[in-house]
Amino acid sequence: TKHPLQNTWSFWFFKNDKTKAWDKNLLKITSFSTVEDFWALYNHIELVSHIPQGCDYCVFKDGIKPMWEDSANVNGGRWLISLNRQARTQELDNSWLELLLLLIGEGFEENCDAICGAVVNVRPKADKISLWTADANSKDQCLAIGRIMKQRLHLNAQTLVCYNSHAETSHKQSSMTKPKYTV
Ligand SMILES: CN(C)c1nc(=O)c2c([nH]1)N([C@@H]1O[C@H](COP(=O)(O)OP(=O)(O)O)[C@@H](O)[C@H]1O)CN2C
Repeated sequence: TKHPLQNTWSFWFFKNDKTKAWDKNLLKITSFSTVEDFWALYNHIELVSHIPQGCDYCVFKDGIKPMWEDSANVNGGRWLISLNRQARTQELDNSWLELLLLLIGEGFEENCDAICGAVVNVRPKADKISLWTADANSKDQCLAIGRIMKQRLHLNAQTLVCYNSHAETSHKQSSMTKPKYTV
């Protein structure tokens, strides 16, 4: 028998088609709830470092859409890691996989219920990996989650990991919104 995961997760793909509304480009591909089905999916799809710029992969708890507006996300935010150009070859794929294993392996200990999902954006200027959590105002919970994420992704100490609420990100006046928390 297959090894069940604590939660069922859904894999979404964002295809950058400028002729369509943003949410029309976000496609739910499949769901999985066992370790074996996770690996079957992971080994079946392209590595993040090989997908076109402008595209995203998202892995969210089943029932949560990878959108700010979803009721599970609306009061939350994200821990964001921006990876520079040369990191795409070495770090991007490894960091994304590490985060996925942390996610489906419920590695956030007593804060697993606050985890919504993870997103990786492949972009010309800098690739981004983010972990979405449910409550931007639970400072201790956010910091505990961020610390585990930074530690488990073996990021070099100078990599700054910042948290912004989706309310801030979605209404950003300037591109450099001041982070709510950093680890
Ligand atoms: C329901 N709805 C419209 C809506 N709901 C959303 O949840 C949502 C959006 N729109 N997003 C739109 O994509 C642009 C790029 O963000 P990016 O994160 O790809 O980052 P880049 O600027 O492409 O690096 C965002 O500026 C935003 O327009 C992003 N986003 C998460």
